[in-house]
Amino acid sequence: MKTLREILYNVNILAVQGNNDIAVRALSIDSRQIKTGDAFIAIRGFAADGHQFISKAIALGASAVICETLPDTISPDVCYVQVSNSAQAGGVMAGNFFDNPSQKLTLIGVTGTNGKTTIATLLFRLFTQLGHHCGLLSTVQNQIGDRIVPATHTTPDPISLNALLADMVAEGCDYAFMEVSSHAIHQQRIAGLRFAGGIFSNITHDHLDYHKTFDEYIRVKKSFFDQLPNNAFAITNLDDKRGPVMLQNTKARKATYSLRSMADFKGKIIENNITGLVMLVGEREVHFRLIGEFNAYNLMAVYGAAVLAGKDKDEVLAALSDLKGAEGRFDYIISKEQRVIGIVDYAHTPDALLNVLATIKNLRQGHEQIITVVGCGGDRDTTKRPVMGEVAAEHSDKVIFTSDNPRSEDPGEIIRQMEAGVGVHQRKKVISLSDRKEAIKTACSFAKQEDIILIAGKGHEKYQEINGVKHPFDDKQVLLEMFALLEK
Ligand SMILES: CC(=O)N[C@H]1[C@@H](OP(=O)(O)OP(=O)(O)OC[C@H]2O[C@@H](n3ccc(=O)[nH]c3=O)[C@H](O)[C@@H]2O)O[C@H](CO)[C@@H](O)[C@@H]1O[C@H](C)C(=O)N[C@@H](C)C(=O)N[C@H](CCC(=O)O)C(=O)O
Ligand SMILES: Nc1ncnc2c1ncn2[C@@H]1O[C@H](COP(=O)(O)OP(=O)(O)OP(=O)(O)O)[C@@H](O)[C@H]1O
Ligand SMILES: N[C@H](CCC[C@H](N)C(=O)O)C(=O)O
Ligand SMILES: [Mg+2]
Repeated sequence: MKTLREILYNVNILAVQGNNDIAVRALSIDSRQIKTGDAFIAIRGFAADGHQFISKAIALGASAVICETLPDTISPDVCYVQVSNSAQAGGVMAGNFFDNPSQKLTLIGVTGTNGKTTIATLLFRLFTQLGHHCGLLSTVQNQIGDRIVPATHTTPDPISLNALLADMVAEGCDYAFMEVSSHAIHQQRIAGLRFAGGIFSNITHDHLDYHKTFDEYIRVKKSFFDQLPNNAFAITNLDDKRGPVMLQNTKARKATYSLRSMADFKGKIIENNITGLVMLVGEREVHFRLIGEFNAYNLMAVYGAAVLAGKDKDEVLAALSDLKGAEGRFDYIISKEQRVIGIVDYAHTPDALLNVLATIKNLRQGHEQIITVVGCGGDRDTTKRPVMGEVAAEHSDKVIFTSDNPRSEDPGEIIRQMEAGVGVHQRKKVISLSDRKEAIKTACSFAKQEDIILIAGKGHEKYQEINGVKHPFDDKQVLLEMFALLEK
Protein backbone atom coordinates (compact mmCIF):
# COMPACT_ATOMS: atom_id res chain seq x y z
CA MET A 1 0.00 0.00 0.00
CA LYS A 2 1.23 3.50 -0.76
CA THR A 3 1.36 6.31 1.77
CA LEU A 4 -0.58 9.52 1.37
CA ARG A 5 2.73 11.38 1.05
CA GLU A 6 3.71 9.21 -1.94
CA ILE A 7 0.31 9.64 -3.55
CA LEU A 8 0.58 13.40 -3.24
CA TYR A 9 3.75 13.53 -5.37
CA ASN A 10 3.46 16.36 -7.94
CA VAL A 11 0.21 17.69 -6.43
CA ASN A 12 0.03 21.44 -5.94
CA ILE A 13 -0.42 21.48 -2.13
CA LEU A 14 -1.38 24.63 -0.22
CA ALA A 15 -1.42 23.18 3.29
CA VAL A 16 -1.34 19.88 5.20
CA GLN A 17 -2.98 19.35 8.59
CA GLY A 18 -2.22 16.03 10.24
CA ASN A 19 0.06 13.12 9.46
CA ASN A 20 0.49 12.32 5.76
CA ASP A 21 2.64 9.26 6.46
CA ILE A 22 -0.42 7.02 6.57
CA ALA A 23 -1.22 4.12 4.28
CA VAL A 24 -4.13 4.76 1.90
CA ARG A 25 -6.40 1.82 1.04
CA ALA A 26 -8.20 3.48 -1.87
CA LEU A 27 -9.03 6.90 -3.32
CA SER A 28 -12.57 8.09 -3.88
CA ILE A 29 -14.28 11.19 -5.21
CA ASP A 30 -17.61 9.92 -3.89
CA SER A 31 -18.30 9.89 -0.14
CA ARG A 32 -20.85 7.10 -0.67
CA GLN A 33 -18.07 4.73 -1.70
CA ILE A 34 -15.73 5.45 1.24
CA LYS A 35 -14.44 2.59 3.41
CA THR A 36 -12.04 2.59 6.37
CA GLY A 37 -8.57 3.88 5.44
CA ASP A 38 -9.62 5.66 2.23
CA ALA A 39 -8.72 9.15 1.05
CA PHE A 40 -11.73 11.26 0.06
CA ILE A 41 -11.21 13.90 -2.63
CA ALA A 42 -13.83 16.66 -2.36
CA ILE A 43 -14.66 18.05 -5.81
CA ARG A 44 -16.97 20.93 -6.63
CA GLY A 45 -19.40 19.49 -9.16
CA PHE A 46 -22.51 20.62 -10.97
CA ALA A 47 -25.25 19.13 -8.88
CA ALA A 48 -23.32 19.22 -5.59
CA ASP A 49 -20.14 20.30 -3.84
CA GLY A 50 -18.03 17.40 -2.60
CA HIS A 51 -16.94 19.59 0.35
CA GLN A 52 -20.43 19.12 1.81
CA PHE A 53 -19.77 15.40 2.19
CA ILE A 54 -16.46 15.58 4.05
CA SER A 55 -18.00 14.76 7.44
CA LYS A 56 -19.96 11.89 5.89
CA ALA A 57 -16.76 10.50 4.33
CA ILE A 58 -15.00 10.70 7.72
CA ALA A 59 -17.94 8.99 9.42
CA LEU A 60 -17.54 6.14 6.91
CA GLY A 61 -13.84 5.78 7.76
CA ALA A 62 -11.89 8.22 5.55
CA SER A 63 -8.44 8.80 7.05
CA ALA A 64 -7.50 11.57 4.62
CA VAL A 65 -9.40 14.41 2.99
CA ILE A 66 -8.22 16.36 -0.06
CA CYS A 67 -10.09 19.64 -0.41
CA GLU A 68 -9.89 23.24 -1.62
CA THR A 69 -11.21 24.75 1.62
CA LEU A 70 -10.65 23.19 5.00
CA PRO A 71 -13.81 22.37 6.99
CA ASP A 72 -14.60 24.37 10.15
CA THR A 73 -14.30 21.35 12.41
CA ILE A 74 -11.13 19.34 12.10
CA SER A 75 -10.96 15.74 13.25
CA PRO A 76 -7.62 14.88 14.97
CA ASP A 77 -7.51 11.40 13.38
CA VAL A 78 -7.71 12.63 9.80
CA CYS A 79 -5.06 14.16 7.55
CA TYR A 80 -6.39 17.18 5.64
CA VAL A 81 -4.65 18.30 2.48
CA GLN A 82 -5.63 21.65 1.05
CA VAL A 83 -5.01 21.96 -2.69
CA SER A 84 -5.70 24.69 -5.23
CA ASN A 85 -7.78 22.43 -7.47
CA SER A 86 -9.10 19.13 -6.15
CA ALA A 87 -10.24 17.80 -9.52
CA GLN A 88 -6.73 18.30 -10.89
CA ALA A 89 -5.18 16.85 -7.72
CA GLY A 90 -7.53 13.86 -8.05
CA GLY A 91 -6.12 13.04 -11.49
CA VAL A 92 -2.49 13.31 -10.40
CA MET A 93 -3.18 11.31 -7.20
CA ALA A 94 -4.99 8.59 -9.14
CA GLY A 95 -1.94 8.30 -11.41
CA ASN A 96 0.43 8.00 -8.43
CA PHE A 97 -1.85 5.54 -6.62
CA PHE A 98 -1.81 3.19 -9.61
CA ASP A 99 1.92 3.68 -10.34
CA ASN A 100 1.32 6.02 -13.28
CA PRO A 101 0.23 3.39 -15.79
CA SER A 102 -0.05 5.95 -18.61
CA GLN A 103 3.77 6.17 -18.52
CA LYS A 104 4.14 2.41 -18.97
CA LEU A 105 2.33 2.11 -22.28
CA THR A 106 1.81 4.25 -25.35
CA LEU A 107 -1.39 6.20 -24.69
CA ILE A 108 -3.14 7.92 -27.59
CA GLY A 109 -6.16 10.18 -27.05
CA VAL A 110 -8.84 11.22 -29.52
CA THR A 111 -10.97 14.31 -29.15
CA GLY A 112 -13.56 16.09 -31.30
CA THR A 113 -17.35 16.28 -31.55
CA ASN A 114 -17.85 13.26 -33.80
CA GLY A 115 -15.72 10.27 -34.73
CA LYS A 116 -13.93 9.64 -31.40
CA THR A 117 -15.34 6.14 -30.86
CA THR A 118 -14.78 5.20 -34.49
CA ILE A 119 -11.16 6.42 -34.52
CA ALA A 120 -10.23 4.93 -31.13
CA THR A 121 -11.87 1.58 -31.96
CA LEU A 122 -10.18 1.39 -35.36
CA LEU A 123 -6.80 2.16 -33.78
CA PHE A 124 -7.38 -0.54 -31.16
CA ARG A 125 -8.26 -3.11 -33.84
CA LEU A 126 -5.46 -1.99 -36.15
CA PHE A 127 -2.71 -2.21 -33.52
CA THR A 128 -4.12 -5.54 -32.32
CA GLN A 129 -3.90 -6.81 -35.89
CA LEU A 130 -0.32 -5.52 -36.08
CA GLY A 131 0.56 -7.83 -33.19
CA HIS A 132 0.22 -5.58 -30.14
CA HIS A 133 -1.73 -6.22 -26.96
CA CYS A 134 -3.99 -3.18 -26.63
CA GLY A 135 -6.41 -1.39 -24.38
CA LEU A 136 -9.43 0.73 -25.36
CA LEU A 137 -11.48 3.29 -23.44
CA SER A 138 -14.58 4.23 -25.40
CA THR A 139 -18.25 5.13 -25.27
CA VAL A 140 -19.32 1.67 -26.44
CA GLN A 141 -17.07 -0.30 -24.10
CA ASN A 142 -13.66 -0.49 -22.52
CA GLN A 143 -11.40 -3.33 -23.56
CA ILE A 144 -8.25 -4.94 -22.22
CA GLY A 145 -7.22 -7.21 -25.06
CA ASP A 146 -10.31 -9.39 -25.63
CA ARG A 147 -11.72 -8.69 -22.20
CA ILE A 148 -14.65 -6.28 -22.22
CA VAL A 149 -15.23 -3.94 -19.29
CA PRO A 150 -18.57 -2.09 -19.54
CA ALA A 151 -18.28 1.67 -19.96
CA THR A 152 -20.41 4.18 -18.04
CA HIS A 153 -18.85 7.28 -19.60
CA THR A 154 -17.00 8.14 -22.80
CA THR A 155 -14.03 9.07 -20.60
CA PRO A 156 -14.20 7.60 -17.07
CA ASP A 157 -13.46 9.50 -13.83
CA PRO A 158 -9.71 9.68 -13.06
CA ILE A 159 -9.71 6.88 -10.52
CA SER A 160 -11.55 4.36 -12.74
CA LEU A 161 -9.47 5.57 -15.68
CA ASN A 162 -6.12 4.95 -13.99
CA ALA A 163 -7.38 1.65 -12.53
CA LEU A 164 -8.26 0.50 -16.07
CA LEU A 165 -4.89 1.63 -17.43
CA ALA A 166 -3.15 -0.21 -14.57
CA ASP A 167 -5.07 -3.39 -15.46
CA MET A 168 -3.95 -2.92 -19.07
CA VAL A 169 -0.31 -2.64 -17.96
CA ALA A 170 -0.68 -5.67 -15.66
CA GLU A 171 -2.13 -7.68 -18.53
CA GLY A 172 0.75 -6.77 -20.83
CA CYS A 173 -0.78 -4.07 -23.05
CA ASP A 174 1.76 -1.88 -24.80
CA TYR A 175 -0.75 0.51 -26.40
CA ALA A 176 -3.96 2.13 -25.14
CA PHE A 177 -6.40 4.21 -27.17
CA MET A 178 -8.92 6.43 -25.49
CA GLU A 179 -11.66 8.92 -26.24
CA VAL A 180 -11.16 12.26 -24.57
CA SER A 181 -14.53 13.96 -24.17
CA SER A 182 -14.79 17.70 -23.66
CA HIS A 183 -16.47 17.04 -20.29
CA ALA A 184 -13.45 14.98 -19.27
CA ILE A 185 -10.98 17.71 -20.25
CA HIS A 186 -13.00 20.34 -18.43
CA GLN A 187 -13.47 18.23 -15.30
CA GLN A 188 -9.75 17.28 -15.28
CA ARG A 189 -10.50 13.56 -15.58
CA ILE A 190 -7.33 13.28 -17.68
CA ALA A 191 -5.08 15.29 -15.33
CA GLY A 192 -1.70 13.63 -14.77
CA LEU A 193 -1.94 11.27 -17.74
CA ARG A 194 1.00 11.07 -20.09
CA PHE A 195 -0.17 11.01 -23.69
CA ALA A 196 2.11 9.87 -26.50
CA GLY A 197 -0.27 11.29 -29.09
CA GLY A 198 -3.41 13.36 -29.57
CA ILE A 199 -5.88 13.28 -32.46
CA PHE A 200 -8.47 15.91 -33.39
CA SER A 201 -11.45 14.84 -35.51
CA ASN A 202 -13.74 17.88 -35.86
CA ILE A 203 -15.79 20.35 -33.85
CA THR A 204 -19.43 21.21 -34.44
CA HIS A 205 -22.51 21.99 -32.42
CA ASP A 206 -22.94 19.92 -29.26
CA HIS A 207 -22.90 20.14 -25.47
CA LEU A 208 -23.67 23.87 -25.37
CA ASP A 209 -25.81 23.14 -22.32
CA TYR A 210 -22.52 22.39 -20.58
CA HIS A 211 -19.95 24.67 -22.21
CA LYS A 212 -22.42 27.55 -22.80
CA THR A 213 -20.69 29.03 -25.86
CA PHE A 214 -19.07 27.50 -28.93
CA ASP A 215 -15.86 29.47 -28.20
CA GLU A 216 -15.63 27.94 -24.76
CA TYR A 217 -16.23 24.45 -26.23
CA ILE A 218 -13.34 25.09 -28.70
CA ARG A 219 -11.11 26.40 -25.91
CA VAL A 220 -11.69 23.28 -23.82
CA LYS A 221 -10.95 20.92 -26.73
CA LYS A 222 -7.82 22.91 -27.58
CA SER A 223 -6.53 22.70 -24.01
CA PHE A 224 -6.03 18.94 -24.52
CA PHE A 225 -3.45 19.72 -27.22
CA ASP A 226 -1.95 22.59 -25.17
CA GLN A 227 -1.12 20.04 -22.46
CA LEU A 228 0.65 17.49 -24.66
CA PRO A 229 4.39 17.08 -24.01
CA ASN A 230 7.02 17.78 -26.68
CA ASN A 231 7.75 14.10 -27.29
CA ALA A 232 4.12 13.41 -28.21
CA PHE A 233 2.52 13.88 -31.61
CA ALA A 234 -0.59 15.93 -32.34
CA ILE A 235 -2.54 15.38 -35.53
CA THR A 236 -5.41 17.51 -36.75
CA ASN A 237 -8.03 17.61 -39.47
CA LEU A 238 -7.04 20.39 -41.86
CA ASP A 239 -10.49 20.44 -43.49
CA ASP A 240 -12.20 21.43 -40.24
CA LYS A 241 -12.34 25.20 -39.84
CA ARG A 242 -10.96 24.87 -36.28
CA GLY A 243 -8.46 22.11 -37.10
CA PRO A 244 -5.34 24.33 -37.34
CA VAL A 245 -6.23 26.34 -34.22
CA MET A 246 -6.24 23.18 -32.11
CA LEU A 247 -2.48 22.76 -32.58
CA GLN A 248 -1.58 26.44 -32.34
CA ASN A 249 0.05 26.30 -28.91
CA THR A 250 0.99 22.66 -28.58
CA LYS A 251 4.55 21.62 -27.79
CA ALA A 252 3.93 18.28 -29.50
CA ARG A 253 5.15 17.29 -32.98
CA LYS A 254 2.44 18.60 -35.33
CA ALA A 255 0.87 16.79 -38.28
CA THR A 256 -2.22 17.20 -40.46
CA TYR A 257 -4.63 15.08 -42.50
CA SER A 258 -7.00 16.17 -45.22
CA LEU A 259 -9.20 15.05 -48.10
CA ARG A 260 -9.16 18.45 -49.78
CA SER A 261 -5.76 20.09 -49.53
CA MET A 262 -2.06 19.42 -49.10
CA ALA A 263 -1.39 17.74 -45.79
CA ASP A 264 1.04 15.32 -44.17
CA PHE A 265 -1.55 12.60 -44.69
CA LYS A 266 -3.64 13.25 -47.76
CA GLY A 267 -6.47 11.01 -48.91
CA LYS A 268 -8.83 11.24 -51.86
CA ILE A 269 -12.12 9.41 -52.28
CA ILE A 270 -12.38 7.55 -55.58
CA GLU A 271 -15.51 5.48 -54.85
CA ASN A 272 -18.01 5.67 -52.03
CA ASN A 273 -20.83 3.13 -51.95
CA ILE A 274 -22.56 0.55 -49.73
CA THR A 275 -19.63 -1.86 -50.08
CA GLY A 276 -17.22 0.75 -48.73
CA LEU A 277 -14.72 3.34 -49.85
CA VAL A 278 -11.99 3.26 -52.43
CA MET A 279 -9.39 5.91 -51.64
CA LEU A 280 -6.11 7.15 -52.92
CA VAL A 281 -3.85 7.45 -49.89
CA GLY A 282 -0.56 8.94 -50.95
CA GLU A 283 0.26 6.90 -54.05
CA ARG A 284 -1.71 3.84 -53.02
CA GLU A 285 -5.25 2.90 -53.98
CA VAL A 286 -6.96 1.19 -51.05
CA HIS A 287 -10.41 -0.31 -50.42
CA PHE A 288 -11.96 0.15 -46.98
CA ARG A 289 -15.08 -1.50 -45.55
CA LEU A 290 -16.27 1.68 -43.84
CA ILE A 291 -18.88 3.79 -45.61
CA GLY A 292 -19.19 7.53 -46.22
CA GLU A 293 -17.00 10.60 -46.48
CA PHE A 294 -17.01 11.12 -42.72
CA ASN A 295 -15.40 7.71 -42.34
CA ALA A 296 -12.80 8.66 -44.95
CA TYR A 297 -11.79 11.36 -42.44
CA ASN A 298 -11.76 8.87 -39.57
CA LEU A 299 -9.60 6.51 -41.63
CA MET A 300 -7.11 9.27 -42.45
CA ALA A 301 -6.87 10.20 -38.76
CA VAL A 302 -6.16 6.55 -37.88
CA TYR A 303 -3.66 6.15 -40.72
CA GLY A 304 -1.80 9.34 -39.78
CA ALA A 305 -1.68 8.49 -36.07
CA ALA A 306 -0.44 4.95 -36.74
CA VAL A 307 2.36 6.22 -38.99
CA LEU A 308 3.30 8.90 -36.45
CA ALA A 309 3.43 6.14 -33.83
CA GLY A 310 6.12 4.52 -35.98
CA LYS A 311 4.18 1.99 -38.04
CA ASP A 312 4.91 1.13 -41.65
CA LYS A 313 2.56 2.83 -44.13
CA ASP A 314 1.88 -0.25 -46.26
CA GLU A 315 1.32 -2.53 -43.30
CA VAL A 316 -1.09 -0.01 -41.80
CA LEU A 317 -3.12 0.34 -45.00
CA ALA A 318 -3.26 -3.42 -45.57
CA ALA A 319 -4.58 -4.04 -42.04
CA LEU A 320 -6.91 -1.03 -42.06
CA SER A 321 -8.47 -2.11 -45.32
CA ASP A 322 -9.92 -5.17 -43.62
CA LEU A 323 -11.45 -3.52 -40.54
CA LYS A 324 -15.15 -2.95 -39.82
CA GLY A 325 -16.52 0.12 -38.03
CA ALA A 326 -17.54 0.37 -34.39
CA GLU A 327 -20.84 -1.13 -33.20
CA GLY A 328 -23.87 1.05 -33.91
CA ARG A 329 -22.02 3.34 -36.34
CA PHE A 330 -23.56 3.01 -39.81
CA ASP A 331 -24.47 -0.52 -38.79
CA TYR A 332 -26.79 -1.85 -41.51
CA ILE A 333 -28.96 -4.85 -42.28
CA ILE A 334 -30.87 -5.61 -45.46
CA SER A 335 -34.33 -7.21 -45.29
CA LYS A 336 -34.64 -10.54 -47.10
CA GLU A 337 -37.50 -9.96 -49.51
CA GLN A 338 -37.98 -6.24 -50.03
CA ARG A 339 -34.22 -5.55 -49.82
CA VAL A 340 -34.95 -2.61 -47.52
CA ILE A 341 -31.71 -1.24 -46.01
CA GLY A 342 -32.02 -0.49 -42.29
CA ILE A 343 -29.17 1.58 -40.84
CA VAL A 344 -28.56 2.05 -37.11
CA ASP A 345 -26.31 5.03 -36.44
CA TYR A 346 -25.21 7.01 -33.39
CA ALA A 347 -25.69 10.42 -35.04
CA HIS A 348 -26.84 12.56 -32.13
CA THR A 349 -25.59 15.95 -33.29
CA PRO A 350 -26.80 18.07 -36.23
CA ASP A 351 -23.49 17.60 -38.06
CA ALA A 352 -23.41 13.82 -37.62
CA LEU A 353 -27.04 13.57 -38.79
CA LEU A 354 -26.30 15.71 -41.82
CA ASN A 355 -23.24 13.61 -42.68
CA VAL A 356 -25.01 10.33 -42.33
CA LEU A 357 -27.97 11.52 -44.43
CA ALA A 358 -25.62 12.89 -47.12
CA THR A 359 -23.88 9.52 -47.19
CA ILE A 360 -27.21 7.72 -47.55
CA LYS A 361 -28.27 10.06 -50.38
CA ASN A 362 -25.04 9.15 -52.15
CA LEU A 363 -25.80 5.47 -51.83
CA ARG A 364 -29.12 5.77 -53.64
CA GLN A 365 -29.21 4.18 -57.06
CA GLY A 366 -32.61 5.50 -58.13
CA HIS A 367 -35.70 6.80 -56.36
CA GLU A 368 -35.47 4.87 -53.13
CA GLN A 369 -37.07 6.75 -50.22
CA ILE A 370 -35.06 7.73 -47.17
CA ILE A 371 -37.10 7.23 -44.00
CA THR A 372 -35.53 8.63 -40.84
CA VAL A 373 -36.40 7.80 -37.24
CA VAL A 374 -34.76 10.20 -34.81
CA GLY A 375 -35.08 11.75 -31.36
CA CYS A 376 -32.95 13.90 -29.06
CA GLY A 377 -31.69 13.07 -25.58
CA GLY A 378 -33.23 14.71 -22.52
CA ASP A 379 -31.12 16.70 -20.01
CA ARG A 380 -28.70 17.55 -22.81
CA ASP A 381 -28.13 20.53 -25.12
CA THR A 382 -31.64 21.74 -26.02
CA THR A 383 -30.45 24.06 -28.80
CA LYS A 384 -29.55 21.13 -31.06
CA ARG A 385 -33.14 19.83 -31.09
CA PRO A 386 -34.72 22.17 -33.69
CA VAL A 387 -31.57 21.93 -35.83
CA MET A 388 -31.67 18.13 -35.82
CA GLY A 389 -35.40 18.30 -36.61
CA GLU A 390 -34.67 20.55 -39.57
CA VAL A 391 -31.77 18.44 -40.87
CA ALA A 392 -33.82 15.23 -40.67
CA ALA A 393 -36.79 16.76 -42.49
CA GLU A 394 -34.72 18.51 -45.13
CA HIS A 395 -32.74 15.43 -46.11
CA SER A 396 -35.30 12.62 -45.81
CA ASP A 397 -38.46 11.68 -47.68
CA LYS A 398 -40.28 10.75 -44.49
CA VAL A 399 -39.40 11.44 -40.90
CA ILE A 400 -40.61 10.03 -37.64
CA PHE A 401 -39.65 12.03 -34.56
CA THR A 402 -39.46 9.86 -31.51
CA SER A 403 -37.91 9.52 -28.06
CA ASP A 404 -34.18 9.02 -27.53
CA ASN A 405 -33.21 8.88 -23.83
CA PRO A 406 -35.70 11.35 -22.35
CA ARG A 407 -34.01 11.09 -18.93
CA SER A 408 -35.90 13.47 -16.60
CA GLU A 409 -37.67 15.38 -19.42
CA ASP A 410 -41.11 14.98 -21.00
CA PRO A 411 -40.55 13.16 -24.35
CA GLY A 412 -43.48 15.05 -25.91
CA GLU A 413 -41.83 18.38 -25.11
CA ILE A 414 -38.49 17.29 -26.63
CA ILE A 415 -40.32 16.24 -29.79
CA ARG A 416 -42.15 19.60 -29.93
CA GLN A 417 -38.76 21.35 -29.82
CA MET A 418 -37.57 19.20 -32.73
CA GLU A 419 -40.76 19.96 -34.67
CA ALA A 420 -40.18 23.69 -34.18
CA GLY A 421 -37.15 23.47 -36.51
CA VAL A 422 -39.09 21.98 -39.43
CA GLY A 423 -39.84 24.45 -42.24
CA VAL A 424 -43.44 24.80 -43.49
CA HIS A 425 -42.68 22.97 -46.74
CA GLN A 426 -41.27 19.97 -44.95
CA ARG A 427 -44.05 19.51 -42.38
CA LYS A 428 -46.03 17.04 -44.49
CA LYS A 429 -43.13 14.61 -44.32
CA VAL A 430 -43.03 14.48 -40.55
CA ILE A 431 -44.98 12.47 -38.02
CA SER A 432 -44.22 12.12 -34.33
CA LEU A 433 -44.53 8.94 -32.29
CA SER A 434 -42.90 9.06 -28.89
CA ASP A 435 -42.86 5.26 -28.48
CA ARG A 436 -39.52 4.36 -30.15
CA LYS A 437 -40.54 0.80 -30.95
CA GLU A 438 -43.76 2.02 -32.61
CA ALA A 439 -41.73 4.60 -34.53
CA ILE A 440 -39.35 1.95 -35.89
CA LYS A 441 -42.28 -0.33 -36.72
CA THR A 442 -44.04 2.49 -38.57
CA ALA A 443 -40.88 3.31 -40.55
CA CYS A 444 -40.61 -0.34 -41.58
CA SER A 445 -44.26 -0.42 -42.62
CA PHE A 446 -43.73 2.72 -44.80
CA ALA A 447 -40.72 1.17 -46.54
CA LYS A 448 -41.14 -0.22 -50.03
CA GLN A 449 -38.69 -2.23 -52.13
CA GLU A 450 -35.08 -1.06 -51.59
CA ASP A 451 -36.00 1.99 -49.49
CA ILE A 452 -33.52 3.06 -46.82
CA ILE A 453 -34.43 3.44 -43.15
CA LEU A 454 -32.12 5.39 -40.86
CA ILE A 455 -32.53 4.95 -37.11
CA ALA A 456 -30.39 7.63 -35.58
CA GLY A 457 -29.18 8.70 -32.15
CA LYS A 458 -28.73 5.60 -30.03
CA GLY A 459 -26.34 3.41 -32.02
CA HIS A 460 -24.89 0.71 -29.75
CA GLU A 461 -26.97 1.68 -26.69
CA LYS A 462 -28.88 -1.25 -25.24
CA TYR A 463 -31.25 0.77 -23.12
CA GLN A 464 -33.60 3.72 -23.05
CA GLU A 465 -33.16 5.94 -20.00
CA ILE A 466 -36.44 7.22 -18.63
CA ASN A 467 -36.57 8.99 -15.26
CA GLY A 468 -33.38 7.43 -13.96
CA VAL A 469 -34.32 3.89 -15.05
CA LYS A 470 -32.56 2.20 -17.96
CA HIS A 471 -35.13 0.06 -19.80
CA PRO A 472 -33.73 -2.58 -22.17
CA PHE A 473 -33.89 -1.28 -25.75
CA ASP A 474 -31.76 -2.10 -28.77
CA ASP A 475 -32.44 -0.30 -32.09
CA LYS A 476 -30.82 -3.01 -34.18
CA GLN A 477 -32.72 -5.80 -32.42
CA VAL A 478 -36.04 -3.96 -32.86
CA LEU A 479 -35.24 -3.37 -36.52
CA LEU A 480 -34.48 -7.07 -37.08
CA GLU A 481 -37.72 -7.98 -35.28
CA MET A 482 -39.77 -5.60 -37.44
CA PHE A 483 -38.18 -6.78 -40.69
CA ALA A 484 -39.01 -10.36 -39.71
CA LEU A 485 -42.56 -9.43 -38.68
CA LEU A 486 -43.39 -7.49 -41.84
CA GLU A 487 -41.88 -10.01 -44.25
CA LYS A 488 -43.44 -13.06 -42.60
C1 LIG B 1 -22.26 16.88 -16.19
C2 LIG B 1 -21.22 15.89 -15.83
O1 LIG B 1 -20.36 15.59 -16.62
N1 LIG B 1 -21.29 15.36 -14.61
C3 LIG B 1 -20.25 14.45 -14.11
C4 LIG B 1 -19.77 15.00 -12.77
O2 LIG B 1 -20.87 15.02 -11.93
P1 LIG B 1 -21.27 16.29 -11.09
O3 LIG B 1 -20.28 17.40 -11.29
O4 LIG B 1 -22.71 16.57 -11.33
O5 LIG B 1 -21.13 15.72 -9.65
P2 LIG B 1 -22.03 16.18 -8.44
O6 LIG B 1 -23.18 15.28 -8.30
O7 LIG B 1 -22.23 17.65 -8.51
O8 LIG B 1 -21.05 15.86 -7.22
C5 LIG B 1 -19.83 16.59 -7.01
C6 LIG B 1 -18.91 15.68 -6.30
O9 LIG B 1 -19.51 15.29 -5.06
C7 LIG B 1 -19.47 13.91 -4.94
N2 LIG B 1 -20.59 13.45 -4.11
C8 LIG B 1 -21.87 13.61 -4.53
C9 LIG B 1 -22.92 13.15 -3.71
C10 LIG B 1 -22.62 12.50 -2.48
O10 LIG B 1 -23.49 12.07 -1.71
N3 LIG B 1 -21.31 12.38 -2.15
C11 LIG B 1 -20.28 12.84 -2.91
O11 LIG B 1 -19.14 12.67 -2.55
C12 LIG B 1 -19.51 13.37 -6.35
O12 LIG B 1 -18.97 12.07 -6.46
C13 LIG B 1 -18.65 14.39 -7.08
O13 LIG B 1 -17.30 14.05 -7.01
O14 LIG B 1 -18.79 14.14 -12.22
C14 LIG B 1 -19.24 12.78 -12.02
C15 LIG B 1 -18.08 11.99 -11.42
O15 LIG B 1 -16.96 11.97 -12.29
C16 LIG B 1 -19.69 12.17 -13.35
O16 LIG B 1 -20.17 10.87 -13.16
C17 LIG B 1 -20.80 13.05 -13.91
O17 LIG B 1 -21.18 12.52 -15.16
C18 LIG B 1 -22.60 12.52 -15.40
C19 LIG B 1 -23.21 11.24 -14.83
C20 LIG B 1 -22.85 12.58 -16.91
O18 LIG B 1 -23.92 12.25 -17.39
N4 LIG B 1 -21.89 13.04 -17.68
C21 LIG B 1 -21.97 13.14 -19.14
C22 LIG B 1 -22.60 14.45 -19.60
C23 LIG B 1 -20.57 13.03 -19.66
O19 LIG B 1 -19.59 13.15 -18.93
N5 LIG B 1 -20.45 12.76 -20.96
C24 LIG B 1 -19.15 12.66 -21.60
C25 LIG B 1 -19.33 12.38 -23.09
C26 LIG B 1 -19.92 13.53 -23.81
C27 LIG B 1 -19.68 13.39 -25.30
O20 LIG B 1 -20.45 12.69 -25.96
O21 LIG B 1 -18.72 13.98 -25.82
C28 LIG B 1 -18.39 11.46 -21.08
O22 LIG B 1 -17.13 11.54 -21.04
O23 LIG B 1 -19.04 10.43 -20.80
N1 LIG C 1 -15.54 12.15 -38.65
C1 LIG C 1 -16.84 12.34 -38.51
N2 LIG C 1 -17.41 13.51 -38.86
C2 LIG C 1 -18.72 13.72 -38.71
N3 LIG C 1 -19.59 12.80 -38.26
C3 LIG C 1 -19.09 11.60 -37.89
C4 LIG C 1 -17.69 11.30 -37.99
N4 LIG C 1 -17.50 10.06 -37.55
C5 LIG C 1 -18.69 9.60 -37.15
N5 LIG C 1 -19.67 10.51 -37.38
C6 LIG C 1 -21.10 10.42 -37.07
O1 LIG C 1 -21.19 10.61 -35.65
C7 LIG C 1 -21.76 9.47 -35.01
C8 LIG C 1 -20.99 9.17 -33.76
O2 LIG C 1 -19.71 8.69 -34.13
P1 LIG C 1 -18.69 8.24 -33.01
O3 LIG C 1 -19.40 7.41 -32.05
O4 LIG C 1 -17.48 7.68 -33.65
O5 LIG C 1 -18.39 9.68 -32.39
P2 LIG C 1 -18.02 10.11 -30.91
O6 LIG C 1 -17.19 11.34 -31.08
O7 LIG C 1 -17.38 9.00 -30.21
O8 LIG C 1 -19.39 10.44 -30.20
P3 LIG C 1 -19.61 10.66 -28.56
O9 LIG C 1 -19.35 12.11 -28.33
O10 LIG C 1 -21.00 10.34 -28.31
O11 LIG C 1 -18.66 9.78 -27.83
C9 LIG C 1 -21.67 8.35 -36.03
O12 LIG C 1 -22.71 7.43 -35.83
C10 LIG C 1 -21.78 9.10 -37.36
O13 LIG C 1 -23.12 9.40 -37.64
N1 LIG D 1 -22.22 11.03 -25.05
C1 LIG D 1 -23.41 11.67 -25.53
C2 LIG D 1 -24.31 10.61 -26.01
C3 LIG D 1 -25.66 11.06 -26.52
C4 LIG D 1 -26.45 9.90 -27.00
C5 LIG D 1 -27.90 10.13 -27.15
N2 LIG D 1 -28.52 8.86 -27.33
C6 LIG D 1 -28.48 10.84 -25.92
O1 LIG D 1 -28.84 10.14 -24.98
O2 LIG D 1 -28.57 12.08 -25.92
C7 LIG D 1 -24.01 12.53 -24.42
O3 LIG D 1 -24.01 12.09 -23.27
O4 LIG D 1 -24.46 13.63 -24.69
MG1 LIG E 1 -17.72 8.22 -28.36
